[in-house]
Parts: sequence; C-alpha cells; structure tokens
Amino acid sequence: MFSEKYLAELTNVSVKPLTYGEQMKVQPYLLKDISISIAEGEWMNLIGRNGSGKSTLARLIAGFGAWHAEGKFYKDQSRFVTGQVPIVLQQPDASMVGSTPWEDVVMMLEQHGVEGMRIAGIAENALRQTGLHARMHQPVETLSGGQKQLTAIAGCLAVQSPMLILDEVTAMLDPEACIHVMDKVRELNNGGVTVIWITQKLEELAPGDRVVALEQGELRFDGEAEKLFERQVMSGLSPCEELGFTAPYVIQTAWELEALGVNLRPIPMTPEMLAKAVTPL
Ligand SMILES: Nc1ncnc2c1ncn2[C@@H]1O[C@H](COP(=O)(O)OP(=O)(O)OP(=O)(O)O)[C@@H](O)[C@H]1O
Repeated sequence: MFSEKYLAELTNVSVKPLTYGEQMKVQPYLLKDISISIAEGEWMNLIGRNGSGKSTLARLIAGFGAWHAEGKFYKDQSRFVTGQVPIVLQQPDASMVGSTPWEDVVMMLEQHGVEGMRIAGIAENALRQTGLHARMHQPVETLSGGQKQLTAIAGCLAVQSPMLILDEVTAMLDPEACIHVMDKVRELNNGGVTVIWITQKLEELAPGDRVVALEQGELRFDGEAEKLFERQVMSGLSPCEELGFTAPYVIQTAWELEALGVNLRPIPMTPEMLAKAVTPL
C-alpha cells in the first residue's frame, strides 16, 4: 500500500530525444506515456533491460537531462533544498571529487552553500550514517568500490535530500560489498529516506518491495515484487517471464514446485521463505 503523500508524480509523461534525423526513426520516444507516483519514504525498484529508459526516467525525476518532455510532472519542491535529487552512479569513481570521504562530503556541502560553521557536524553525521566514520580520513585511492559508493551516498545524505536515486550502484561491486551497500541503503530507507533503486539484478528485490518495470520506454509493470513472479492461470507465465527477465534461482525453484502441484502463494522470495513454505507444520 503506497502512502498518499507524493514527493513526485508523473502523469502521461513522454520524452523525445533532442537529436532528430536517424535516431528519431529508430527511437521516436525515450519514454512514452509514463504515469507514476513516488510516495514519501517509499522504496521503489526500477528495472528494465539495457536502453529501456531507466536512467532517462531517473534523470527526469532528479531534474537533470536534456530532452523534449511532455505531460504533467509534479515534484514537491518545498522538500528539495536544491530542486534536484542526487543520483549515485554505477561507476564508484564517477562521483568522487575529494581525496578522502571527509573532503568529498565537505565539498558537496560547500557546493550547496551550507554555512561554514555547520559543515563539520553535518559531514560527520552523514559519514556515521553510512558507516564510514572510522575511515573518513582514508585516501580515496585506498577505499574499496563499496566504500566509494557509500561516500557518494553520504554526500547525498549530507545535503539532506529526502530522496536518493541509485543507478545500478552495485553493478561493479563484489557480492559482499553489494550486500553491505544494500543493507546501508535499506537502513536509510527505514529511517524515512525515499529510495529509487535501479537494478538489473532481480535477486536484489525484497519481499513487499514496489517494482516498476520499463520496456522500450514504456511502463510495463508497477506492483509488488511477489506479483512480478506470480504465474497467471491463463497464460501460465509471470510478468517477469513475459518481460523476458531471468528470475532468481529461488523463484525458479518455486515455479518448479508449483508445477508439481505445491501451492506457494504468496511466492517465496528468499531461500528461508521457500524452505518454510515447503516444510510441513
Ligand atoms: N539525451 C538523449 N538523446 C538521445 N537519446 C538518448 C538520450 N538519453 C538517452 N538516450 C537513449 O535513450 C534510450 C534509453 O536510455 P537509458 O540510459 O535511459 O536506458 P537504461 O534503461 O538506463 O539503460 P542501461 O541499463 O543500459 O543504463 C537509449 O537508447 C539511449 O541511447
């Protein structure tokens, strides 16, 4: 159930590329007729294949980008200090400007015109929130990819954005770092920060999460993660399969069990949930 208080709302939004000619013929729209609302405190996963329009949608919500957009777009400007939503990108080095996490966050605050006397306290707090406090003076080149991503996230938190957009931030991290970054961002979300989590890894979806799926710039699914994986009676396929995504191993196992007549609804999304669902009471 999504809250009534929207931070951003798009109604029938379409985006056309700025360049015309050949590109317009192959791809007249980058996004087509998108209606979507993002409630305060929500965790929204945005999924889709390469080129489906995820980053375009993220940049539109964030307030960056150069295209022709049409339709209605509302953002609660009173909640965004700078009017823009910070985006953390896939490449850990892309967002680092300082030579240590401390310097990076301080520079972010200076850029946003935060009063000098307040900067140290805010920076320290943001680095503590992301678990980087003990490493805040460590040279950037000695930080791991995950620690760099957490530094970028700390910078976003420091400027008090009520929303964070994370664009495939775990794509270049090892499995342990992925879990660490994900846990930290979940913690921030539990504390009230609205999160748009862009991913191609469906194992990152958690039970009860909202999932929004794009295909060739069009909205193809907006609902709970469990529904993405539930096979329909008529077609025998789940929205996940219809969209051509590979389901996580635990979901594929659940489908096999369902085919054998085991009733598994809601569909178990973790190995623990699956084990519990098939264990006789
Ligand atoms: N400003 C622009 N002008 C023209 N075309 C653009 C522009 N921005 C993006 N595109 C095109 O729009 C399509 C969607 O790109 P986008 O980066 O949003 O997809 P994506 O789902 O994030 O892909 P990926 O997973 O590969 O990052 C692509 O075909 C891309 O080339």
